[in-house]
Amino acid sequence: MSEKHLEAGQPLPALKDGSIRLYSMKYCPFAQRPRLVLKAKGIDYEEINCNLKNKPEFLLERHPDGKVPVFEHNGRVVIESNIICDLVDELYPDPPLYPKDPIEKAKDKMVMDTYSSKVIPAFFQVIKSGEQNEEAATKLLAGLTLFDAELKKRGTPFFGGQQPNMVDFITWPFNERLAVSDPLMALIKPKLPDLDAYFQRMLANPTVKAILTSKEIHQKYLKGYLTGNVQYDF
Ligand SMILES: N[C@@H](CCC(=O)N[C@@H](CS)C(=O)NCC(=O)O)C(=O)O
Repeated sequence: MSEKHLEAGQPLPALKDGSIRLYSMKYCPFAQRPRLVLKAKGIDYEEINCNLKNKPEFLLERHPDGKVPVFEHNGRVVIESNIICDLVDELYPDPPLYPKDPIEKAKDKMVMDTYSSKVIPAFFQVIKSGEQNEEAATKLLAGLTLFDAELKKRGTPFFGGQQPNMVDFITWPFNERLAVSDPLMALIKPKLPDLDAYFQRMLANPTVKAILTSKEIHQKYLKGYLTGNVQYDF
């Protein structure tokens, strides 16, 4: 595990095993997805945190754009957080994170797809422009309303039933950043109280808790991100 974010000129450290590695960045929501899925399955792996403002050569050798997450399995490399999560679910089927029934699985993928197209772009717009941007906030609420309605249709605490599944984990990194933002929750909570209750259930889940970033650290990172002075190691 490399706690510190490695940068250009720094070699890949000697790793104990190297059979499963995740090239990551502690505050990247996309990298948080496979971190959650690996944790939910109890898989040991080596995490290599990378400085994305001064990328280490070993990251650029593995991803054409030098992005994280990158998953390495016995020397073979896979990129894109959704693809990595599906692969981990196939490599390590226990506990399964999708329903067995192919139609139910497709329905889960539809929820994730809608979240990606309706919530994530609005989320970044709100984060970048500030919650005062009413148009972006309205778009975000519209996307979250669809997500909330899908969960209500299930009638269970999580998309996975009594426990979170792939839908809950794939969407959580963005939901977490909303859940720890007082101004955004002031906007969301009155309109979508059930969604707030769902966020609280997720926050109490052991897998989520194990990888949770505190509100203070999220805020510190965000400040750096917005001012172009990103800090990785607090
Ligand atoms: N579609 C990619 C997005 C990954 C991504 O954008 N990661 C960001 C960090 S949160 C990154 O690596 N940025 C570095 C860059 O764009 O140069 C995925 O889902 O894995």
